Amino acid sequence: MHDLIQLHGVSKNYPLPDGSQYPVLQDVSLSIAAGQIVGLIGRSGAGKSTLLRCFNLLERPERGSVQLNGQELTRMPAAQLRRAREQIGMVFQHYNLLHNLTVYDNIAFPLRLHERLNPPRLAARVSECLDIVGLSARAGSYPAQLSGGQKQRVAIARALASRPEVLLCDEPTSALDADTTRSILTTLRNINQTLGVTIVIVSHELAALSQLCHRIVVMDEGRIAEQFDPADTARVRHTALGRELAFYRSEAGLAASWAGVQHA
Ligand SMILES: Nc1ncnc2c1ncn2[C@@H]1O[C@H](COP(=O)(O)OP(=O)(O)OP(=O)(O)O)[C@@H](O)[C@H]1O
Repeated sequence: MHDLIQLHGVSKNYPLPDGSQYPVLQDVSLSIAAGQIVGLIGRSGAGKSTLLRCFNLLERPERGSVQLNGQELTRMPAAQLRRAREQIGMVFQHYNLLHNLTVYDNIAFPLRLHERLNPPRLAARVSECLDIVGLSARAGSYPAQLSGGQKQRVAIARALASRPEVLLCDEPTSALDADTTRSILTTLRNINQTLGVTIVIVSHELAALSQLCHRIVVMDEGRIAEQFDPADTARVRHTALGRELAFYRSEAGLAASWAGVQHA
């Protein structure tokens, strides 16, 4: 498995109203292997979303390097960066769908923008994505006619439309109830297993992450506090969150309740 994403020495500050700088990311280095599901967890404000958004340069670090397949994104000219970003799909907490467009047209939107597919190929691609998320019957619906979980499925289908290598998910289930969360995470796991898409997910759902992820990265105050394989329950964790995640993984009753998202 090769490293798909590599961050080296990434630092970023946000300016504060008093003119000082808030160090949101401090010298973060992280490698994500192709085909993995990696969870980013940490307290509110730890810098998880900012780090995730550095992966596709939605946020530009002030220092450090961001590589996708060995290509340095921070030095790419705009047109080349746009093409590289097609390899990176993104899913947000609040879905970010276009409300005046049908499900079909929401998924077709990035394809019409970035890829010159003829109408039959476009239709085939949209239908393939709808199939993956189990929403083939709702192509003609508008977002307002869908539940939260269905809207997030449309957002996942849209993120898959350009057949990306990696899916960045920023708290994709935090607006959803427990059952819907489970089914969305099962869908993400299936996407990883059947399509080989690498997934990086920011979430506060500790039990779910401990079942879903091949690797957990714990962030604290803009730094990586620790990272580990959640299946490796024997290792002593250094952070409270790490210990809590290990507990979920080892707790038989809870593990059984998450059987739908357990690794085979
Ligand atoms: N555009 C911005 N300008 C200034 N400060 C920001 C900006 N975006 C985020 N911050 C601050 O940076 C810190 C880290 O934010 P970030 O959203 O990355 O954290 P997080 O770990 O994802 O938190 P949460 O779990 O609450 O979403 C927070 O203190 C936040 O207020």
